Amino acid sequence: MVVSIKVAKQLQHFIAGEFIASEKTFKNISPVDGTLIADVCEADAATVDAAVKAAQAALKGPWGKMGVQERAAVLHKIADGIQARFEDFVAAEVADTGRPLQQARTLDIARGIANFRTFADLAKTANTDLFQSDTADGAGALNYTVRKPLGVVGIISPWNLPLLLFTWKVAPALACGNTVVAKPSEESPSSATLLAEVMRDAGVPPGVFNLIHGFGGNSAGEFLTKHPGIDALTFTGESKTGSTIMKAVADGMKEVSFELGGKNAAVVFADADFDAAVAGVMRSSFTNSGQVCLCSERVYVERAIFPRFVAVLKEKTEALKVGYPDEANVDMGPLISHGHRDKVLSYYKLAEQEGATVVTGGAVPIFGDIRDAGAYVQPTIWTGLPDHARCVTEEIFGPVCHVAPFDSEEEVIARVNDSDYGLACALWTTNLARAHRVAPKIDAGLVWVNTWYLRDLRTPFGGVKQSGLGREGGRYSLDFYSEVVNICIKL
Ligand SMILES: NC(=O)c1ccc[n+]([C@@H]2O[C@H](COP(=O)([O-])OP(=O)(O)OC[C@H]3O[C@@H](n4cnc5c(N)ncnc54)[C@H](O)[C@@H]3O)[C@@H](O)[C@H]2O)c1
Ligand SMILES: O=C/C=C/C=C(\O)C(=O)O
Repeated sequence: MVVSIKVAKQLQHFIAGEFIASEKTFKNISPVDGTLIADVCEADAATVDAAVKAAQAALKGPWGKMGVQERAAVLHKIADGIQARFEDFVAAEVADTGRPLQQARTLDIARGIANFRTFADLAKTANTDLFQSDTADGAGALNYTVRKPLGVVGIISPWNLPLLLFTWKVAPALACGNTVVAKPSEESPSSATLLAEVMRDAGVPPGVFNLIHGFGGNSAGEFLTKHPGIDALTFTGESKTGSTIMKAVADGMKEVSFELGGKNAAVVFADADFDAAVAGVMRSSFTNSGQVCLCSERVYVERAIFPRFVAVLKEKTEALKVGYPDEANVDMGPLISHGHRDKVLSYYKLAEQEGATVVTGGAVPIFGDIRDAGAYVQPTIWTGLPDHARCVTEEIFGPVCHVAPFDSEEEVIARVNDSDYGLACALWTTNLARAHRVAPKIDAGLVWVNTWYLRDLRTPFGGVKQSGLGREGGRYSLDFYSEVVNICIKL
């Protein structure tokens, strides 16, 4: 039985404090069993324009005059609103994505609340700079900075962690006094629509938070990036989409923040805590059906423990429970859609053509029930591919990893860094000196040692190379979502 959702059967836009329908709609399909979840309105250029105009108008209303303490209180009210409807948000997220209920509760919705509370408190407590400057006449000068809102921030988010990643941008943007026009992924519209209800019920002034639904190119996403009325654009999604969006905003010289794709590595040294490393690689390969930008699709294991590591990883992978979201002890749900499953299965096929040894998986599980109409794939492990194989260089974004042996630190660092991406890496070693020696040499924005996806929301989050532009998190978000102005007073 799949969790029944409590959102409307038609998901609408939310503009100037009102839910607005549009004639054109698209279908939101369950990845668990292929049934219809809801019809979703698709915003045209006029709808996007109305949203941007509402956001511009709201800057001149009570929101634009609100102090940071009051603004922070509003963000806490939003967090309270999500908390009060926690199970509705869980149901919405699970309906769209098919993820295990437990994950939706402990990660997705919990982080939606944490994002609002974190940035409410950061905005209240963050300091800015002051420099006491010397001057030729000896009287001196004061140089201090102030943060001012950017204005209207365009937000475009992906489907893999829908509420988490949507609020990871909405919360700091509002905390800094901006207004927003936000578009969730067409694959995961439900929790963002619930959030609009929470915003309305929390008394967020009309036009401060505007929600539009639709696709990317030649749809709501593109209309938003090309709208002259947005002052900044923050985007999370595929690297190639980031490149397209960068071109779209270039003429208007808009500030951008991009959190993009990855082909992340896990590196297991022979001196690692073996059981912890196996458990860690299981998490970093198969969490959310491998649909996390930080997941490890490349695993390098020091040769001395390689055979044993692969054997134990195979055993643990074959013990994973793949099933319904609300099944007891389910470990993995489906992929987000049949379209995405086709992409992942094309890599499963390619791997065999490239000469991979399929240690386990590589196909579609047969349940013999309604889940066979869903978008499930088997968790999969490969070995034996060369480093330049497409399955070892291209982001697949599914429950799959390639495991390869290595012989030295220098070798493995070079192989990890030989990638167009640079988002995250997980190192497994009990040698502290090695951890501190290797971590800074990894070309990535995020390096975890003896853990994975441990998050402190005050830290910088983002990638290098094709994995992103800029950092968000903590004061990095405050700096991105503000104009930082320097004021110099001659004494
Ligand atoms: N670095 C990170 O923090 C991070 C986090 C999550 C996901 N991701 C990446 O996101 C990808 C998976 O998400 P996805 O499939 O939703 O990505 P995607 O790029 O296909 O879509 C992301 C969002 O962009 C919109 N979009 C698509 N084309 C657009 C265009 N031309 N103009 C404006 N908007 C457009 C989509 O409608 C969606 O809302 C993976 O590559 C993953 O690595 C990165
Ligand atoms: O899929 C990518 C996950 C991104 C996670 C975050 O941005 C976060 O945890 O704040």
